[in-house]
Amino acid sequence: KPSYNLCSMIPYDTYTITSKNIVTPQGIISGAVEVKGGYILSVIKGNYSSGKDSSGFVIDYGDAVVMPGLIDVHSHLDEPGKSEWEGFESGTKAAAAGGITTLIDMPLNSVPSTVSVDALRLKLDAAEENIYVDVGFWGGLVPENAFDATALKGLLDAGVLGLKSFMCPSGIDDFPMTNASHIKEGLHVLAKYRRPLLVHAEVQLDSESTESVKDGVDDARSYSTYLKTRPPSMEEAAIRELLEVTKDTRAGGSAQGSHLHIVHLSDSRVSLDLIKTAKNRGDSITVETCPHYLAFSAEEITDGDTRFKCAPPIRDAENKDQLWDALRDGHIDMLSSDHSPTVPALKLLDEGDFLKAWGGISSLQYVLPVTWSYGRKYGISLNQLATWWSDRPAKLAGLHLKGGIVSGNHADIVVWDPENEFVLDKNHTAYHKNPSISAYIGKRLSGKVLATYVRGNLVYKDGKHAHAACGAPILAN
Ligand SMILES: NC(=O)NC(NC(N)=O)C(=O)[O-]
Ligand SMILES: [Zn+2]
Ligand SMILES: [Zn+2]
Repeated sequence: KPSYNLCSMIPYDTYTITSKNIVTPQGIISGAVEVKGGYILSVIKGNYSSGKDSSGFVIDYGDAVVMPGLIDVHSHLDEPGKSEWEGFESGTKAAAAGGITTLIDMPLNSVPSTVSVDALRLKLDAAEENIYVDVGFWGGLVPENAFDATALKGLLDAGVLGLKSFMCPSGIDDFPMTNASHIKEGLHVLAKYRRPLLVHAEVQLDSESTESVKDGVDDARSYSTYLKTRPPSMEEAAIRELLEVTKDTRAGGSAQGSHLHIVHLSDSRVSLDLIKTAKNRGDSITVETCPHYLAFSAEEITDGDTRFKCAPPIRDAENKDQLWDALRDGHIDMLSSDHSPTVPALKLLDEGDFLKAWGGISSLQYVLPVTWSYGRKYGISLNQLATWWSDRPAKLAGLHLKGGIVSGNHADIVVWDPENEFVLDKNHTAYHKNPSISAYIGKRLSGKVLATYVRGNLVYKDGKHAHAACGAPILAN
């Protein structure tokens, strides 16, 4: 029974998707996914014969890949307050066009930062009727609330999916950095909620131990100058400090039930070894890396091209290869975009000053084709993509009904063609704001998103979005 629905580009509530390449936790199958009322009713292997189903509406995608929608646990949507940088509408349109069906918004770069219940309410107001995919929120752990269990509980009771903190200056005034004792306090509160703490793990070291960059001596337009300011030892030292605290997350530990997640790991050497050690001894710890660390290497970043500035920095080509190895071997658990845009003026593209430019890579719409295009030469599989981009992120964020094409789950699905190639040029429509600052502009990618379903609604198809933004805010309870 067709019904007109502004939320979806198909007028059906009950329908069936068929494909020869459906990515399920049991492997890739040829078959069908039956959808009803926003949920996956069943996943059927083999030839699908319609008729037994009352709607009879079948969408056959042929050889195209049908995969769980991506869950991006790390993006900065910057609203309210910085809507010229990004926003809920533009960001979630980009997400839908890129096959991302759930985003978790970072607590900083919007004004105010999401460090209080009032600030979360402002986020929810800004998101209302403006989101094309589902959006959850991380709250901020900052010195002001870290020792105030009542404040933290308020934020967690209001529904943030977990907390996020920085161990170095974040560049945002109302988001100061935390030290290990703040983090320890945070974990103890989070334990009762069984929600994670996400940490930007870099610490500033005294100039003795880092190669100092002297004003005027080093060329600020050279990427190698920027690299010297954020050596791997900054990640290493932060992770060493964190491992003193993650002891408490072990079974029987005083913060059992809490979990620590290291965001955007760049150093694939000692930092990664430390994380492996912590995992082996039973700490509750996971780590993500981002497509830009897997796609690019420091050697190829040209002078003045500040589109590539991010923290921690993109390191050498060998480091990149080792990140891929770690990902494939399961030592890196998942991927996230760390979409952290700004306005072109703050990227200082004319001056090309790596020391003064805003740090952050703009990438949201491209992460699926980027991971696939750059990962192919490392032999990655569709099932690995689904693990890194859907299954593990869902578990981190506590999204029990998301992350896999499994009956009973939300019908969050991306349909894409891995062989379809395109160039990110002027003819390619980007939906996020300020696409000119993206490090991926000009790149040739393969893997075109054909259709995106969020809780059964077809929200994106062939370059068009549904009329209404019917994504849901996700609040923990
Ligand atoms: N204020 C930021 O958004 N910072 C971000 N910037 C990066 N990654 O360069 C981040 O996630 O650390
Ligand atoms: Zn960060
Ligand atoms: Zn970030």
